[in-house]
Amino acid sequence: DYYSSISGLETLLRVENHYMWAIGKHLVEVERLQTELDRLIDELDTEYEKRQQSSEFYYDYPVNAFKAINRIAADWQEVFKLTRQIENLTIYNESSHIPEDAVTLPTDEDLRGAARGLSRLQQLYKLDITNITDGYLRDRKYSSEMSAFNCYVLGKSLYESEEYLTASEWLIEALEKSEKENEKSNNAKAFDDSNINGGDIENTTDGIFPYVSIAEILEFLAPALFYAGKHELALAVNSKLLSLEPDNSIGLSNRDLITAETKIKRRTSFIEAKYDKSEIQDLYEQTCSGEFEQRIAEKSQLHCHFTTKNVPYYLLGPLKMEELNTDPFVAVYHDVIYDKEIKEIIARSKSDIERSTIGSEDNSDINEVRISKNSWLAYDSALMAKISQRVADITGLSMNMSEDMQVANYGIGGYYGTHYDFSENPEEDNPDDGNRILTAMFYLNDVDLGGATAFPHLRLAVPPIKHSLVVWYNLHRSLEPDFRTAHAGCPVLKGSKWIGNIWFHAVGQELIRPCDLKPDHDISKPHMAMGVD
Ligand SMILES: O=C(O)CCC(=O)C(=O)O
Ligand SMILES: [Fe+2]
Repeated sequence: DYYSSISGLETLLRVENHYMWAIGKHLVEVERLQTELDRLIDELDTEYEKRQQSSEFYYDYPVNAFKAINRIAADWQEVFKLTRQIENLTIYNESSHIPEDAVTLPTDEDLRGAARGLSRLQQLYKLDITNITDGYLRDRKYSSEMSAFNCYVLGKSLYESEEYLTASEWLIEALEKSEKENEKSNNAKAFDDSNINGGDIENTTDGIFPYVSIAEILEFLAPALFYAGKHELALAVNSKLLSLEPDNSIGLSNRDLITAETKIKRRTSFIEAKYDKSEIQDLYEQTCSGEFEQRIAEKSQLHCHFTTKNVPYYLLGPLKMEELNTDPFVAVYHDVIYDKEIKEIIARSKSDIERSTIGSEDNSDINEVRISKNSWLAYDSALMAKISQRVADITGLSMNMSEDMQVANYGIGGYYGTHYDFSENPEEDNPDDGNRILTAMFYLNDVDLGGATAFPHLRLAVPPIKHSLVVWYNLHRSLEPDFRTAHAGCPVLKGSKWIGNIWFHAVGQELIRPCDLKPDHDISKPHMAMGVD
């Protein structure tokens, strides 16, 4: 799929490049045939005129008699041959086949995914829809304006994804754009026409291409509003549709649906339940959007320091450690992976990157909670062995029981909803190596906007800074899960996000991180109740 990461999007540019080339070739051929046809018809026309104006003795001349026969038998056949050629012109069709077999084209599901991604960003970062459609992101213009048709497709995709409230907003935006576009094209026409024939405006309804009519937008807007629980508005919008097109079959059946009391009641209770956001989702959104900041009491305890971790190697250039939370322990180490290493890691991952699943390596599922792509790198190369040693040095833990590095890439709107890295069922999931005790996660690039790692319970959003490694303990010293470590990847708003995850497991770390004298896990129990997504 195309919507979960940007790593496939460059391919689309190549596909479009190819289409452009093919249609260019096609047009050249169309023009050549057209010119030939014009010339032929011109000649025939001249002859025809001549004959019409000549006397009744025209056919007495043998050459004329021959010409007359020849025109029907040969000349006109040439014309028909050309018109058949134009009709059967297949250059574009043939060459629109994509050159590389490996490329699969984006599907409707991709389009729906991209639409959901854009709408998620708009909601979470509280962006203004009109701003987005004008091509602005946080006061800077990045894109050209979206057309009414773009907004309509987006609204329709969200409708199909049953996101009715946001679908309505985009469809309303489509209406506004459509009105503006009609105005613009009418003005342009009036101007053209007045130049040519004195300003007679005809056929004012076709806007810019690809075109969507007001009625087509209303056909979706009415039911979207209805399912979003806005019945009065839905009814008004549907009436508007029927006033434009009294026989519109969708409008007529929607009217029945909207006015049927019983159905309304059944639907609304269902909708209200659906729009009820969980507490953890609220916390997550507010941590990602920066509305929540870490508590002062916690912040004031934090330190930044240079450390050698008792590893002689780091005496040459000590580690820059920034503590982010003391209990549970979260810290980020800056400048611990080099550009050259990052390049190689990303290049290797690109070859077998796949849509991310949830769960461990061999027991996993594709799920909407996680929109990204990933692949796994073993520590069997010189580079990965070096990385493995470095992470062991930094964390002080043994890599014996750690998983391969999981490299993940999020595209625009890509995110990972609130989750725990530990298993809630360790006896079943990790019988031999124990639960995931610690996460070490490299940020492999700078994300232009968004993409922080959020810890909703800690009100902490860790910014993704290239070359850094964020580290946290998922388990208490007692090895019981620490529910305060629920965390999430916030949606990427601009750019893309690459991370490299290493999970350490608990078995074999007992001497390195011993238990406290008293079990320490009661403190996180209250957070368990809130759960995750
Ligand atoms: O993308 C992020 O910042 C978090 C990723 C994460 O938590 C995970 O992959 O387990
Ligand atoms: Fe995680």
